[in-house]
Amino acid sequence: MAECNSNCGSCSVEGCGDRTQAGPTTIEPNEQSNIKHVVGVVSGKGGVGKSLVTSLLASEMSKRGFKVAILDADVTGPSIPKAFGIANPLTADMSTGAIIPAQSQGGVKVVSTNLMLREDDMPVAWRGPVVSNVVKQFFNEVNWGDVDYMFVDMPPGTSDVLLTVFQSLPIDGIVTVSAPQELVAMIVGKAVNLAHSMDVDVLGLVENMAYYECDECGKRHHIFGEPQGEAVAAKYEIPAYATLPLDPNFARLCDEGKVEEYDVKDALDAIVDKIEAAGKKEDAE
Ligand SMILES: Nc1ncnc2c1ncn2[C@@H]1O[C@H](COP(=O)(O)OP(=O)(O)OP(=O)(O)O)[C@@H](O)[C@H]1O
Repeated sequence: MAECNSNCGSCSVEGCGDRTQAGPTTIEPNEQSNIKHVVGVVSGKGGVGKSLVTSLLASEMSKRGFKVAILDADVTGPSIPKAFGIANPLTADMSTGAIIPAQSQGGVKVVSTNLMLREDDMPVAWRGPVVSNVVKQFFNEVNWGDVDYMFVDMPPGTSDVLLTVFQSLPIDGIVTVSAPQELVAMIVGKAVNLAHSMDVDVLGLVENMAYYECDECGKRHHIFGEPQGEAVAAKYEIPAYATLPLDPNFARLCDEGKVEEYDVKDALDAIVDKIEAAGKKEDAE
């Protein structure tokens, strides 16, 4: 076939006589869940602020009046519950056995392995395929109710969980997160290329810790080097780009479980607008 890339596992062309492996099958949410849109948040490298960006995007969409959820797919290093101040263990609906998501102060629904452990410092030493199955179960065995936008906080890197999410969840697109070091930008390229090779749209790039703004003189200092996200976004044809400052308030609010209280002003508008536009386009199709 003209469009064949010999990657049958990620190819969705139907009726191909040359197919050597099963193509991807998207899993459906259960009957109690109506999930309209799914957006992955991805970073090629750990510690660049992916969970923070997931939390802020979810909070911004919730402030815009949407019903929002976060599936914490960073199963072995989950940090979403803490950022939202959620500590109670998940409960189950006794009639169906389905897990009920926890809910933040602002109404964001959250499911995370850390809400299933007896103590939140217990390690989760699971192998990749187990983690991938847990992510699928979080998607289709949880009673999510009505959700306009579900954000999936991915583990860092281009691991098999990322492949599982790209292949199995009905994903609208991804937002990538980077920090301003050359190595990190190069690694963003890997995640973007993986998404492109699997026909997943890249909706935006957030360059985190792009600058530090002096509270006395207002001057912006590029502590980790000159931001390069704009050039990276142009290189990979990413349609929306935003920056976030290095701000001790982020770390403090995450530690205090009050991430929703952070006022990002209009810093993430370009990305949030793009997510909303992609959702509207999908609804219209
Ligand atoms: N812009 C920022 N300013 C200050 N602190 C930040 C900023 N971004 C992230 N942090 C802090 O850095 C730490 C790591 O952030 P976060 O957990 O979001 O990273 P991550 O990329 O999701 O990490 P991992 O790859 O391990 O999942 C957190 O304590 C967070 O509060």
